[in-house]
Amino acid sequence: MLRCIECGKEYSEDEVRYRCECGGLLEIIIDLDKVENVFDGKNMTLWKYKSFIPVEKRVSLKEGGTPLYRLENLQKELEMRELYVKNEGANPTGSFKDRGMTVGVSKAIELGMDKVICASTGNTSASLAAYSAKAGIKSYVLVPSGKIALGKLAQAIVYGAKVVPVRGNFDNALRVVVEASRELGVYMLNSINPFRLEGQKTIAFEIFDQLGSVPDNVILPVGNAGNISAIWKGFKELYEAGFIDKLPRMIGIQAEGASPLAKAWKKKREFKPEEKPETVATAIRIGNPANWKKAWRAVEESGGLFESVSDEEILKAQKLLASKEGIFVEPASASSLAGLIKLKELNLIEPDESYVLITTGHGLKDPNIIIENFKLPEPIEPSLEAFKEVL
Ligand SMILES: Cc1ncc(COP(=O)(O)O)c(C=O)c1O
Ligand SMILES: N[C@@H](CCOP(=O)(O)O)C(=O)O
Repeated sequence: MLRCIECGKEYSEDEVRYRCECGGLLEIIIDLDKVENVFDGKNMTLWKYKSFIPVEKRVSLKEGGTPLYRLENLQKELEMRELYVKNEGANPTGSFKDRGMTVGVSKAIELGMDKVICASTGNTSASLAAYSAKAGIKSYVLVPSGKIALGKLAQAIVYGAKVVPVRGNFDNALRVVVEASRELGVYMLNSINPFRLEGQKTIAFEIFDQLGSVPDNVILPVGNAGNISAIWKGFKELYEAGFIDKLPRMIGIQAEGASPLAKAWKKKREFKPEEKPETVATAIRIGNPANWKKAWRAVEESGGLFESVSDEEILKAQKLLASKEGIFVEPASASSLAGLIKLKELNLIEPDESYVLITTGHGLKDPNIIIENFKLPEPIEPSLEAFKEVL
């Protein structure tokens, strides 16, 4: 059953519907009497948690089961007790979106849809293109012209999506997509579609399954604000089903130039969309997060917070995670570590508590930013002497 988070009106899951008649966001209500306790730390894949997932069909590329790393080196450097990274870059197309798309595209097939659409800063389009290729249906992706990382664009193209660049930013593209899905009968798979979040909530299940306990804090980047809402839903379902007896604090990090949630939170004022979002972390270059109400509720209910970090802090954290821990993530993903470091400087981190950082996308999707900031030395002659000279 679908339920509006604002007015509580309920809808059937067999209906193609993204929002309530009142305009509110919808969420899926899972029958927690029917879920299975499969949390044994073994055979980790997304579909292990099938009793929590509201689709029968399965379009899968073997998503989920991503590694949870203990950050031994950074933990010591930051004088913390327990620090982890859940690396979502290890999914089939290199981001957490695959969790949402395996469920979302499966739902499209169940509903008999043969065309799907999304607006994207890159990862959603790569993932939608891959899963619709697997399902044998057509995908349309609208991307902000000139503002999508090269690797992500290449993915959407090679998987066979119809790629349409749009003048303007992600928020402009999403408006067109919402209209197109309504007028042209194409199934929309941005995270306003509640089935997407049903896949993404499994990040919470895996963290619990892998740790054997619930961390005190989860820190992650926030763009369109679907993922933080999904992970919170996952933890709450575990809690309400009686599998866990505490909940983590949810800490959402935005890039300074695209931080409407962090600004509203810190200034204790109404949420106001930003007209001209700008950041090096193109994945989260979003000024009007569609799921902001769900995300706000997640942070408020969990006793967490929103913070923002500068582009400089993001790139520094990206380098740090790669050079100290061997984990290469894209800039948006590095904002979780950048956020942790900033919160530590602000004395808002409890060193004795446990922290899980979610890194959302693989670094190879956006190599330009690294290459542009590094000058390769001149080539040497192919001899040992020449090599010794540059040592
Ligand atoms: C790599 C990456 N990190 C973080 C985000 C933010 O996730 P969300 O839009 O669910 O807040 C996105 C997409 O928005 C992304 O592609
Ligand atoms: N970063 C996202 C932005 C769209 O988010 P979605 O979760 O609503 O699809 C992207 O990769 O496009």
